[in-house]
Amino acid sequence: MKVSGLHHGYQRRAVLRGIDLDLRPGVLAGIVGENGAGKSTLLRILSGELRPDRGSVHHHGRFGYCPQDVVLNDALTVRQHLDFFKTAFVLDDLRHAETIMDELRLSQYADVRAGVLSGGTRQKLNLTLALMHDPQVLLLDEPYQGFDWDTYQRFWRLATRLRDTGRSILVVSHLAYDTERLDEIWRLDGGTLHPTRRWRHEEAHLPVHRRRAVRPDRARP
Ligand SMILES: Nc1ncnc2c1ncn2[C@@H]1O[C@H](COP(=O)(O)OP(=O)(O)OP(=O)(O)O)[C@@H](O)[C@H]1O
Repeated sequence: MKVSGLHHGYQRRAVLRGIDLDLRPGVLAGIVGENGAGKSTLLRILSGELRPDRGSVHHHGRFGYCPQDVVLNDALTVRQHLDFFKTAFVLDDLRHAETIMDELRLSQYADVRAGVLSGGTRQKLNLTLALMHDPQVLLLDEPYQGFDWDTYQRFWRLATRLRDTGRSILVVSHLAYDTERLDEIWRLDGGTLHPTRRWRHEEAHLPVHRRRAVRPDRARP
């Protein structure tokens, strides 16, 4: 995914003031920033939900977008949501969805209506729906909100597995902890992205302790 010169504002208040980003296959990247910095605005533009005032977004293949606000139909069960999205995504089967559900421990709720699921379990379903068509580019807005510790760890194992099979993953969060799990980190501040750390691309597959970080002042968005 390649993003260049993105600008966006609301009622003349500029929120994004020139975003450039190159998200390569096999990279797990993060964007952090304070509440109101413009992270969700950026993801909504990257997903095509919002048209920017200026700039361009190019990506190849399927993408998956997990929005911050869970969008579910409370009257439908987990399984009914999957069937609905299977039709929408024109999938032959639900094998990939079932693998994700197992990894997140969601399978046991297959016949439960969304309206009675806990917040964290609703988020597991939200994430499964965003990933069930095996997208090449994954845009995840605060994907672990409401997760307990075990599920949080499971989320990162899932994200790492998908990264290792060549997917591009962009995680957006206002929390900047656990940054060692990310290959690249950007801080969104003042409407632009500031590189916090970027590993040498050829070392991205190595365990974190064996990588040499590129100095932020030499990294480019
Ligand atoms: N539809 C809208 N109309 C007007 N202003 C908006 C709209 N959406 C967002 N904003 C404003 O744009 C700014 C950036 O909002 P955004 O939701 O992108 O930030 P964020 O970094 O995702 O915040 P958070 O961490 O709280 O989710 C905020 O000041 C917000 O009030």
